[in-house]
Amino acid sequence: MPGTRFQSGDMVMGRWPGSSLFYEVKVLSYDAKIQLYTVVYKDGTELELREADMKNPTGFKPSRRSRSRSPSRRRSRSRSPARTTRRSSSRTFATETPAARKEPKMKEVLEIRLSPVVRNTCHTHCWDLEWLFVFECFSAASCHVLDRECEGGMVLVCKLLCQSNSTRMHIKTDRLPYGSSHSVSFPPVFAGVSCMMLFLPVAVLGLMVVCSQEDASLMSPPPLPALDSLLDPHVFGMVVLWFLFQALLYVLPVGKVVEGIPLKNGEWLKYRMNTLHAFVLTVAALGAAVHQGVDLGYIHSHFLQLAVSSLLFSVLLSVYLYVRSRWAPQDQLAPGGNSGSVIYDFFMGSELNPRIKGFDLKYFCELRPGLMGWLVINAAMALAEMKLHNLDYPSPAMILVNCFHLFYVLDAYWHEAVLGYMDTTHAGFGFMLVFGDLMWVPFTFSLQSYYLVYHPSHLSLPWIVGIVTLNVIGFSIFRKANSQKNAFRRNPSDPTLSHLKTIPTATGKSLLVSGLWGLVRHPNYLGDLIMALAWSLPCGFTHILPYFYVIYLTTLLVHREARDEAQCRRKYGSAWDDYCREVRYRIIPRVY
Ligand SMILES: NC(=O)c1ccc[n+]([C@@H]2O[C@H](COP(=O)([O-])OP(=O)(O)OC[C@H]3O[C@@H](n4cnc5c(N)ncnc54)[C@H](OP(=O)(O)O)[C@@H]3O)[C@@H](O)[C@H]2O)c1
Ligand SMILES: CC(C)CCC[C@@H](C)[C@H]1CC[C@H]2C3=C(CC[C@]12C)[C@@]1(C)CC[C@H](O)C(C)(C)[C@@H]1CC3
Repeated sequence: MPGTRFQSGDMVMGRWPGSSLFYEVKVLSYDAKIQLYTVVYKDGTELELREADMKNPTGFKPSRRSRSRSPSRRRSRSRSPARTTRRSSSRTFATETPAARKEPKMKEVLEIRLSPVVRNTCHTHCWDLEWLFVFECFSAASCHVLDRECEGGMVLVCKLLCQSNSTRMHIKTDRLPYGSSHSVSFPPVFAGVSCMMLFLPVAVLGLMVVCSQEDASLMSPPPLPALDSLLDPHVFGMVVLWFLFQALLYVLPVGKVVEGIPLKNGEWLKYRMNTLHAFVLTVAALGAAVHQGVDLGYIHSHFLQLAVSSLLFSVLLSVYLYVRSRWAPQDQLAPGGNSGSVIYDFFMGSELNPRIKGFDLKYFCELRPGLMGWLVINAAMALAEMKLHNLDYPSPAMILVNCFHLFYVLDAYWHEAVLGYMDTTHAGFGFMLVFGDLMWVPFTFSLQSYYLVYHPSHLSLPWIVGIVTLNVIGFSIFRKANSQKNAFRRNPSDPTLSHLKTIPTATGKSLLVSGLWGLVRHPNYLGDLIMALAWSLPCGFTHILPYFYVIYLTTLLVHREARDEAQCRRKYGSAWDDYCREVRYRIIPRVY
């Protein structure tokens, strides 16, 4: 490359688009016509950079800086990028200008996530490939898709223009930053999704049937009753009534209105926080109904029919969600929300936060009909147990299970925390979540109380004390971890968190790296799992069925952890690797 300052093969420092961070890059070529260098970063990202955005490594002095802003954090061991630079020359280099040190203001960093390609033919549609990639550009307006190259149905390269500094980027799908997986072909997705849609409801019904057998063994499941005996219009009416009653409580003008997550168009969604009010009113309404002679035993005697009606309701609601999502504006779709496959979109959901006027269907379903239904079912099972075994009070095991579940749900209501969770911020609202919220949660989470109706469990006092202690430990970890993270995300300079060490990342957000978040990378999952175990133990050790919840949660959280890990690695790059080096275990200290 005669006449140019840098030659191909040179290792130099290149600015990461939209930010003030410089990373080590290798010069590949120079295009004299557009006066841009093509460079490759260590994670495989190829960009075109102007000479002004490149520096010679020899004269390059990374600034020293503390890794946190609060004075107390400054005292903590420094793991600043400057130190990273000095420590190893083979690692990614990064340094920041003083302006960039103010974390909340570092909004300019561009982040690109690419997620499953869910089509098998794209060569005919190369121009609407936005749908095949999921682009999430924080400071989004600064990035603009210029072109894509695709072959054999796969997008190979995506060309982007970073508007804030006119940098052009070529992101290759086989060189995605930090190795995300991105090529899911259409047929396996179709088959997988279809199987899950059939298997999951049958599994719920199967578990319920086994639970009511004397020998509640999964090895000898009795046949499912005929479907027509399970579909009862009267029961379906009750399910619809329950949903409408909860919807009515949701729209009551009580409770404060808070801002949730920002939409891609910059608009902030508002949510009314009145789940606790709704809970109190539900208890009052049920109390009044029982007083008027309504028999809660109906829930126990029509348990399977209720589950089938909830399934039917979930299917209808999902169809509605799918149909309306076809007309939803693009900026209201979830990442990957419109894959082009009907079945996939129906299952995963296209719209991120479907709303009817201000009524947020996802937020409503996540917290109300299902979770509240779970508690009502538990109470009905306690009554059924008393009736069946002629007891004046529910058994200690039943009381423990009821109290643990009640406490868990009330905690969710007290904190109304789902707004910041992955499902709210990233997942589309389709059959999976609708079914999860309306059938899976109430009918599988209550299996322990259903089991206890037919399988009494005698607990000694020390055993009760042990189980309660375990639940308290689990809850404390779960609550403290979630609260710390949420408080930190709301206000990184929160004085109550100033004793915690943090790692800065290129996105301007930091990661907590001490306290519970220094014990394992997902302490909130750890707490949840300990609680799950405490909920199963009152049922004894005769059958595996009451442990279904622990098994489900372990599977779900391990999978979620892996998904989150991949996302965080893509988002935070080398800072995430630093975090993983510092905090080696994912969920269980010294085990996993
Ligand atoms: N009972 C159930 O069926 C069930 C099912 C699923 C989940 N849950 C519970 O729901 C709660 C929320 O779970 P979730 O899956 O949404 O995951 P989460 O742990 O609340 O959120 C993960 C996110 O936290 C941030 N983060 C990760 N490490 C961090 C660190 N060191 N410092 C600061 N921020 C960090 C990252 O996002 P940003 O950096 O972008 O903020 C990451 O994407 C958990 O307690 C879980 O146990 C219960
Ligand atoms: C179909 C199934 C295999 C998967 C279904 C998944 C959903 C049922 C769960 C995914 C996220 C979960 C969740 C809660 C309930 C169950 C899910 C919706 C939650 C609302 C329970 C109360 C907690 O306090 C919580 C708010 C932390 C929690 C959030 C995540």
